[in-house]
This record gives sequence, C-alpha cells and structure tokens, in this order.
Amino acid sequence: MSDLIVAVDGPAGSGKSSVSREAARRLGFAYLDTGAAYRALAWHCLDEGVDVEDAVAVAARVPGFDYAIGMSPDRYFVRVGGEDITPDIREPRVTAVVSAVARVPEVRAGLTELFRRLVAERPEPGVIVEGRDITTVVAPDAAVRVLLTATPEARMARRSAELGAKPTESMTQQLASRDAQDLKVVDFMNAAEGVTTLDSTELDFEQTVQALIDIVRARPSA
Ligand SMILES: Nc1ncnc2c1ncn2[C@@H]1O[C@H](COP(=O)(O)OP(=O)(O)O)[C@@H](O)[C@H]1O
Ligand SMILES: Nc1ccn([C@@H]2O[C@H](COP(=O)(O)OP(=O)(O)O)[C@@H](O)[C@H]2O)c(=O)n1
Repeated sequence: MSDLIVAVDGPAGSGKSSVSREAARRLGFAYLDTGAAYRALAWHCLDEGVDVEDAVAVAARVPGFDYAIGMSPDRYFVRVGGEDITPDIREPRVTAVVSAVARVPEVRAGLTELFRRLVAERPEPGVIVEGRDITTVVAPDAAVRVLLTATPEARMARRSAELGAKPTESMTQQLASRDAQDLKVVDFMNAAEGVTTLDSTELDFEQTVQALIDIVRARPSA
C-alpha cells in the first residue's frame, strides 16, 4: 500500500490533471484523476438513457458501476463495463451534465469509497490524487495537501489552447457555470486549514510541476 498520499484540489483548468500526472511520473508515484470517475458515471447515465436530473435514478447506477482507470502516469485509460471510453468522457455533452451527477450524495459517497480503495491497492511509494474534495473529504489526512489555483482568465486561456482555439464567450460562461455548480457541493476555491495554496497564474507548466514536487519534498516528515 502507498504510504504517501498527495491530495490536489482546484477549479477547472487550473492544471490538476496534467501537473499531477507529470509530477507523479518524476516522483515514481501513481496518480488518480478522480474527475474521470464522475465523468465516466455521467457518460454511463447518458449511454443508458438515465435522466441525469433524476437523483434517484442516478444513485441507482452507483452500486453496479463497473469502472476501471489507469493510474500509472504513462498508462492512462478509462473503462466502463470493459469498454474504453477515455476520449468520450471529455465530450461537451458529458461536461454539460457531469455536475448534476456529481451533486448526488450517493454518487459522492460511492465514488469516495472507490477512490480510497484504488489508492490503498497501489504498490508505488506514493499516489497523487486530484479533484475537488480530496484535501477535505477523500483524503483529509493526506501527508501533503495542495490547492492548485489560477485566475479564471489563465484557466480559460489554457483550456482553449488545448482545443487550439481562442476563448469564446460561451466557453468562458460554461467553465464559470460548471465551477459555480460544483462550488455548491464543495469549496475548492479556498484552502482548508493546513492546505498549501499553489497559484499557477504566473507559472508555466514546468514551473508548476516543479513547485508541486518541491512541496512534496518539503513535507514535514520527509
Ligand atoms: N502552469 C501552467 N501553465 C500553462 N499551461 C498549463 C499550466 N498548467 C496546466 N497547463 C495546461 O492547461 C491545460 C488544462 O490543464 P488540466 O490539467 O486539464 O487542468 P484541470 O485538470 O485542472 O482541469 C492543459 O493543456 C495543461 O497542459
Ligand atoms: N473530486 C471531484 C472531482 C470531480 N468532480 C466533478 O467532476 C467534474 C469533472 O471533473 P474534472 O476534474 O474532469 O474536470 P476538469 O476540471 O478537468 O474540467 C467536475 O466538474 C465536478 O462536477 C467532483 O465533484 N469531485
């Protein structure tokens, strides 16, 4: 079992997945993208014709949810029922409904349990776990807890660069509205007590990865 858990939270586009993955690769750690599970469950609901606004119907999909995720930084995949849906969970139709699925309490409880089990099973010396509620709910006792932030403008610019486009008004609104919906469930904008804030607004990707690694190496018991 991994001894060292690094919990990373933050808003959409702050760099959680990419920075966590690269830092994990350099540290020889595993990493867990928890947002992928919420996205995969949302994809599954759409696939099965479940009304995502019907919390009871969504909750009923949790117990038999057949989910698998790659946690090696060099082998990332997402599967539901054995089917590889790695690119599908990033589709706009999934992004549009994921917050509705993520606010169902049974979903959060079921996935939190799944994340803890996945982390406990890893043989690597450490695991970086990233999402919205890792520092506060999933792993509040983690040895290292970080809130990765950036201004809305920086986050939007990064997201649109990824898509090879300029930020549009509607993209900016969608990102802001998803953050607003997610914030009703968990606060990932303000660092909880004992959580280190890493503001990446003025840092490039490499500097942000290095800053996260420095925080891990500087942990009190290191
Ligand atoms: N400090 C940074 N400077 C510039 N680009 C970054 C930085 N951190 C991340 N990125 C890029 O921004 C995009 C969004 O990052 P991502 O990891 O998907 O964010 P999140 O998981 O928080 O939504 C990616 O293309 C990533 O490579
Ligand atoms: N720990 C987490 C991670 C994600 N989520 C939900 O899952 C969605 C997708 O997360 P993500 O990390 O893939 O989103 P991006 O920030 O990468 O766009 C978020 O908008 C939240 O609704 C959550 O509720 N709790």
